[in-house]
Amino acid sequence: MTVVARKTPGDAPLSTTHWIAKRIRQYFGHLILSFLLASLAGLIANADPLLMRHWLDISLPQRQLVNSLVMVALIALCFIGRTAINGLASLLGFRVSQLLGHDLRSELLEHMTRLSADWHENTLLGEKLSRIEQDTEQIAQFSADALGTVLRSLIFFLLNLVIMFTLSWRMALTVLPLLPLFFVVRWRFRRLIASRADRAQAELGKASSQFAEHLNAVPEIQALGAEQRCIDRSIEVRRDMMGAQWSQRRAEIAFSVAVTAVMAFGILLLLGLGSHEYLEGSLTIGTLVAFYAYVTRVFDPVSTAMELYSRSQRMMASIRRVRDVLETDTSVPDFGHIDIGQEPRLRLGLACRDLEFRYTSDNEVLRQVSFHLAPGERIALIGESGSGKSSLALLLARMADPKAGEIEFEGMPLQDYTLAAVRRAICYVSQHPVLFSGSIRENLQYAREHASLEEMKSALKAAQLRALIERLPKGIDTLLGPGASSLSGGERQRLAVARALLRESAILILDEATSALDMPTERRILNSISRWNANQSIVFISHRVRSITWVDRIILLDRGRIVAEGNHELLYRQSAAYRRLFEKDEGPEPVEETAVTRLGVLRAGGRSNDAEQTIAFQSRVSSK
Ligand SMILES: Nc1ncnc2c1ncn2[C@@H]1O[C@H](COP(=O)(O)OP(=O)(O)OP(=O)(O)O)[C@@H](O)[C@H]1O
Repeated sequence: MTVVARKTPGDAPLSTTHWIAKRIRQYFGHLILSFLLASLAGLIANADPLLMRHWLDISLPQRQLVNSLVMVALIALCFIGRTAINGLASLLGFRVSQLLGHDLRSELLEHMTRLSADWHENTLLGEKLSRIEQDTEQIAQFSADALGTVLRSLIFFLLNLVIMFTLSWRMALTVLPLLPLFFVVRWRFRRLIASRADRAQAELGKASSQFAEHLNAVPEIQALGAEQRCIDRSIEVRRDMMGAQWSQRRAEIAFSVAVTAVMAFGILLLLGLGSHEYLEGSLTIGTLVAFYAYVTRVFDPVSTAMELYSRSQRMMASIRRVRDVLETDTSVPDFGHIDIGQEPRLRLGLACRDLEFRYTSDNEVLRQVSFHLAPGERIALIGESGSGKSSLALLLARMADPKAGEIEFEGMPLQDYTLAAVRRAICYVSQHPVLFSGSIRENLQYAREHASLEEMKSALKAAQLRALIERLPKGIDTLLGPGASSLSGGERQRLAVARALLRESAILILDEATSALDMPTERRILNSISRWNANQSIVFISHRVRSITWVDRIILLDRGRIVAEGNHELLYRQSAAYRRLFEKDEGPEPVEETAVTRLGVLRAGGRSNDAEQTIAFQSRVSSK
């Protein structure tokens, strides 16, 4: 055992500005360059009304042909130069947005991967995906151009004002009173747009979740004949999302219309006054045209700010959703400081003392559970459905923490170990294991990256998969397809068991991990698992009491309490509850198959039944 540096809980939450500034800090150089280029493009764009004025007031009236051509060429150059430089600036902005999006996605993925099982169980896949895809995109795009746009808008707004005052201070003064009006409009719309943006983002997350759940469950939906109901439900959720986006867009457009009305009023005043001054001879036509161009442009930064404002509300909603995840602490904190070697061996075992556990405040799932698991011991947790077996397994594997009581591993509290050490020492296999879409070899390598071919083959043999591998044309390198859909339910379970065996953990927990198999195959597997590593302690959870009568000790749970404990013979003699469970579990059961496992078998071309190779099971108890 070694002691590693203790991790501490996260820092105090940052303000939104700090939060985003911290993430864009490293791209500041790119952003400044992009800002400078865009500003240069803006300056060039600002020059053309003055060129136009010169052309209209001097070159044309004085019939200066060369000067006129130069002016026209300069105006054309302004357009080309502005477009090219703007292109460069936007390319740089795009790069920053890509990099920032990538950073945020990686940060989210890393955090989500560390969050505990309860968070994942309670959060729909689509919700997770929409945060990783849409919210990060929104934040990245906005952050990459917001600062530059705000600065540029401010600079050009001031520059335009100066030019306008120089051209005609009287007309310029007609524009200024409109600014406070703009801010009043903006203030009135602020909360409305923010709440609609929040709702639209939440509905988008719900709709993505619904689609993900629907598409993931198509075989089950077909088997239940519930296609139309599910399609209607998914479309309904999508409609709600469209409704939320529609009302968000309406609020944004109402905001734009209100602000545009303010601008139109300004232009009206200006054209009226301009006409008057022109007719009086105090203003040339060139100055009037140039002034009009600057007036529409003085509102440009205001419109940009307005658009930016709507986008900022959407971004704030996205930031809140991303931070919600990033600031969610795992319910299984990794503050431990004890490490264990690569192939941990038990000396003292694992002890549970007075464990209490509940998922919500009103459901006591485990009460005063105490027992000890010795090195190399095989125990079985049994009990009626809902008695708390899986919940206890989750605590033992530290996928959840008890509300009271303590679990000790090798004499030290389990929470004092790093999570990586716990995962290395205790391996948990569930009834519905997840297999990945690569080959069988790649799936095994998730347990031990550098496992040799021999090691993999013997784990596959122990999980009774050797015959299957030999039949497959590419053997261990056969690709399994998405979710290992080319395997039957039982084969998937056996592959998951082989993967767990390869991990060589000190404790192996099999939570109904062989439930899809017929009893003889299950017995054979349990037999070879128990011989795999004499020092490994194993916790079996099974509904089939008859297949685990050979274990060293059976623990019977009833409504979250241990009500009986001992080997089969003892319990059979002394516990009526055990006898009842044992008698209920009559003889070999048919292979448990869901619609999906049946589909898996059909897809794989109907392989031989597990029951074909029945071999008499030598129980550890009977051989003693
Ligand atoms: N995620 C959860 N949230 C709330 N309650 C839960 C959750 N998971 C399980 N429970 C409840 O906890 C109790 C114990 O469940 P658990 O899955 O541990 O029982 P079990 O003995 O393994 O059942 P089974 O044999 O049917 O798998 C049950 O009443 C169950 O409804």
